[in-house]
Amino acid sequence: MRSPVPLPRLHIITDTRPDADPVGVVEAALEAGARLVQVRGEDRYTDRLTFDLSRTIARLCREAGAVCLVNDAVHVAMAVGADGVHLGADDLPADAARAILPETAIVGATCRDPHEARAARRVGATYLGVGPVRASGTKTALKRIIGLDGMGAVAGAVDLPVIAIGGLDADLAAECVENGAHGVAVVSAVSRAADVKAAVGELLHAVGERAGTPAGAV
Ligand SMILES: Cc1ncc(COP(=O)(O)OP(=O)(O)O)c(N)n1
Ligand SMILES: Cc1nc(C(=O)O)sc1CCOP(=O)(O)O
Ligand SMILES: [Mg+2]
Repeated sequence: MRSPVPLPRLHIITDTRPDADPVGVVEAALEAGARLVQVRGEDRYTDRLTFDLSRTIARLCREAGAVCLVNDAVHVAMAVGADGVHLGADDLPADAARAILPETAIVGATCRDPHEARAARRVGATYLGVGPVRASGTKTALKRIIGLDGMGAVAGAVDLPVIAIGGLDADLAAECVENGAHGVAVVSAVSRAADVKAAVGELLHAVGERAGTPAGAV
């Protein structure tokens, strides 16, 4: 794993639904200037499938000078030399992950309210993934939509970068940043776009990041 980098504002999360092309989409997104990819496998993904996809995407990210995070699977992140992990309520706690990851690892934590955000900060989260801002067609089991207001309340409660998530497009991404988010994470807005590179360009513009120039040190 490499030394800490500024946290990019646009997080591209892989789409591993059966009809998706996660590697092709990530290649195009990196060419368009995206500087962070989170590898996330669907529930059906075994450790081996997650490892194979993560190894490929970690290599693409290294070649592009981009950050690679692995969702949930701390051991896979370590095995492929990713830059860090994203962890939620069903995953290892951030401090337990930190105990086994390299010192410089990025550890993102999902938070849905200010109380969870303060707890994540105490256990060493680098950034907070906060949502769902809107209903998501990618993750349909989410029960409570927190909206822009809920996301903004978390952003105002802690001095950690907030990455908004859930049902976002470029217009909503800009609103998230106006409401206190450091940046946004998306699946469908990129993977389901007719033109992936154009979609990445619009999202980078919406979050105030020029292609390839992440802003805001962690
Ligand atoms: C940036 C970001 N925010 C939130 C999540 C969701 O993580 P989690 O709650 O652990 O759910 P799964 O993604 O594991 O289904 C995320 N992945 N990224
Ligand atoms: C993986 C994930 N986590 C969420 C949360 O709110 O915790 S929403 C989500 C899916 C995001 O996909 P899309 O951009 O297609 O809505
Ligand atoms: Mg998780």
